[in-house]
Amino acid sequence: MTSPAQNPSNLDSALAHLADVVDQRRDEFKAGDADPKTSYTALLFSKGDDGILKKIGEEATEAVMAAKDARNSNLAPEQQKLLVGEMADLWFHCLIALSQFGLRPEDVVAELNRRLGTSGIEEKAARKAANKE
Ligand SMILES: N=c1c2ncn([C@@H]3O[C@H](COP(=O)(O)OP(=O)(O)OP(=O)(O)O)[C@@H](O)[C@H]3O)c2ncn1[C@@H]1O[C@H](COP(=O)(O)O)[C@@H](O)[C@H]1O
Repeated sequence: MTSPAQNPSNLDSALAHLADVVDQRRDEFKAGDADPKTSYTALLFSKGDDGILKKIGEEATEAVMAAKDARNSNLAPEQQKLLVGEMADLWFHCLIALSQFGLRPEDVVAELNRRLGTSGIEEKAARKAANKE
């Protein structure tokens, strides 16, 4: 599997490029220029909010099942490969959902960057304290 230290800017640009493709398909679909019979992305946009969100649930479940299989196989390479495939499906469908709601992967990356260095435990405790006020 790939090293976690591999150039992160490649990840940014890959996600941004795919989001550009998805946004373009969304706009083409709205304009009647993308056919759900030939474009899977257009097919998803034709299903609207509920269809897109349902698909994320399905893909998340498939990723969980692939992860369990990978663990049960002691991280056998072929199971790892299947897990990567399911995670890719999940990420792709998340990009569709972001596009549907007028958002970009850059928004999610910015939020993750904002959180960098903030312990999740501390953040949760601060949130609970703020909610009590
Ligand atoms: N990255 C993806 C991508 N990842 C996954 N998928 C599709 O996501 C689907 C995954 O769904 P499932 O696992 O549920 O399988 P399924 O059998 O298709 O679905 P169901 O029958 O269960 O509904 C598959 O049909 C995949 O082909 C993707 N479809 C498209 N893209 C990208 O989007 C671009 C535009 O695609 P089109 O709009 O189809 O031209 C492509 O060039 C790719 O770059």
